[in-house]
Amino acid sequence: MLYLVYSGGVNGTGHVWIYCIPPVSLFLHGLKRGLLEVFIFILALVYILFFISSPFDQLGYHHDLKSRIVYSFILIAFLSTIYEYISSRFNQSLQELSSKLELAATTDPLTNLLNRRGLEQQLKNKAWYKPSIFLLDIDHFKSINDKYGHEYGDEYLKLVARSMTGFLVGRECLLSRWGGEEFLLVVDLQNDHEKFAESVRNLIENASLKFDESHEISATVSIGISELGATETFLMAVGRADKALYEAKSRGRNCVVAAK
Ligand SMILES: Nc1nc2c(ncn2[C@@H]2O[C@H](COP(=O)(O)OP(=O)(O)OP(=O)(O)O)[C@@H](O)[C@H]2O)c(=O)[nH]1
Repeated sequence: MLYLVYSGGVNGTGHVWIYCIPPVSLFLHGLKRGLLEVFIFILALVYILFFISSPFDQLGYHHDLKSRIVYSFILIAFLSTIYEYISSRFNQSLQELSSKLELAATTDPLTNLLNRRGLEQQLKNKAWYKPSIFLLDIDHFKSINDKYGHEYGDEYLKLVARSMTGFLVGRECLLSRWGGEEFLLVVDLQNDHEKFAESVRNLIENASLKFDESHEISATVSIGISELGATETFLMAVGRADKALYEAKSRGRNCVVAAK
């Protein structure tokens, strides 16, 4: 490009091509590097046009043309910079919005745990051999809502989520809020499933939500366990855990049942 300006190109038209430099450079290399390149080009342009004698000088143009070339190039560079700045800001806010939407679509807003979709999505990235599935359901949760109000019911759900998250720190697992008062825990655990589930059951039994100094809410959970079989899908194994959970409820609740 600089050579075209220096030589004048075909009948002195070489300089008309330089105007594509600012938009292309900013588009390809972004604001920082693009602007640096454009700035260096302007310096080189000024040097060639005003400080050395070149074939361009022999073409007989009015000497104002040189300054007009530089001014118009700076104007195009300025407009291209504004355009690139606006579009990069727009792309950035689009990316932020897209990650917020992704988070909202995969997280339960009450407990901040993964929701069903989030759990299924994250499970795809895990290379667990035979994960164990624990489906937990708070016993008689309706009576908590009825007795203390929905707001305290929500607080109790948050307490369960917090207690379990704390208990699971350092473990290879995924915890999600599967539905209303149901939590689904997937753990890369090869044995001692029932012992592990008993610890979780104990944890919830001993956790309580204290409020108004003299009131506290506590509850128990029933847990159904299954282990992902070699030939079954994740949802099939959840279905077996759900049947085991149903069995736990019918055995009187506050207990653990492993699927056959
Ligand atoms: N506060 C609150 N309650 C919820 C939420 N989601 C579901 N529930 C309530 O959870 C209760 C579930 O009641 P049920 O399905 O009858 O079960 P349960 O009372 O826990 O009894 P069992 O499961 O049989 O031990 C219903 O009253 C729902 O309104 C929530 O996000 N917040």
